[in-house]
Amino acid sequence: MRKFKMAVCQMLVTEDKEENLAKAEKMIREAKSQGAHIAVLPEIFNCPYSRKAMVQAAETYPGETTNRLSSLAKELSMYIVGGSIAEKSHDKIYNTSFIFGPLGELLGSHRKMHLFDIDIKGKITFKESDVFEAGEKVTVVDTEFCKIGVAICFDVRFPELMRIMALKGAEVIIIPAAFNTTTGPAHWHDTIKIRAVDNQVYCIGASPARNLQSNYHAYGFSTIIDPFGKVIAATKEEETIIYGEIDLDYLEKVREELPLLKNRRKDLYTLTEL
Ligand SMILES: NC(=O)CC(=O)C(=O)O
Repeated sequence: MRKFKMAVCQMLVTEDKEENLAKAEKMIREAKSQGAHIAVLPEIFNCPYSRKAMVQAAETYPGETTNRLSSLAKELSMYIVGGSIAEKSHDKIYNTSFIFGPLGELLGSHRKMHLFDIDIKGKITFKESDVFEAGEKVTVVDTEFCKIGVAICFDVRFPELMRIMALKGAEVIIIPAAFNTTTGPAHWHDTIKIRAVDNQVYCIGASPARNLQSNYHAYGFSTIIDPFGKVIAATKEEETIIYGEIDLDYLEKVREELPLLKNRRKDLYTLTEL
């Protein structure tokens, strides 16, 4: 199929894990009823984005959250990009996205590679590395439609990673994320857009809705951008689902008419994955 429908569930994440899981399920069911083939959840969707909550909610794989996503993907016969959760593995915790196919099978998982350690004076200080270990591999999964790259939030700021995914054949790049009210207005829209334009991919940013009851105020503004940089779906802060059609023939046309990937000067520079 050269066209398919993507749904981004911008869900309001609360302190209640069960409520979050039930909400994610409800939104995915709604996305399916609207004809979506792929549903995407935001970064850290089963608990608040705080050190204490993430440590408490951490689960091994397979575990409660991933079992529920897998069963739902199978029941609805759809793809689910499971935002991310705190994944416990041996004595470490990772910020991990689990991606399920329509048989409920695990297609891949991405552990956030770049941890969000920032200190913008008077605005926001956050040190993800207090909780998480960094992942070490680039994630591109095969689907019946195309290859899809998955990276998490701060990862999107590293253009080399996005380019490597495109070079590995990704035509869609999905970014479960939780930008905030300082960096979001400054960088979110432009960053997602330029990753789409540079790599001539559909780029999807999936944020939680903004929850003013929580300590971390997610930016929201989930969006789907096409390979020419056009916003095909977008929202603001509130809880909602946005939908967009992914058209792989259009992507091919953009790549033919404006041949960026083909015209790289590989004789002069290279990008290696260590
Ligand atoms: N939360 C993140 O990982 C990244 C973010 O908010 C930003 O890059 O800004």
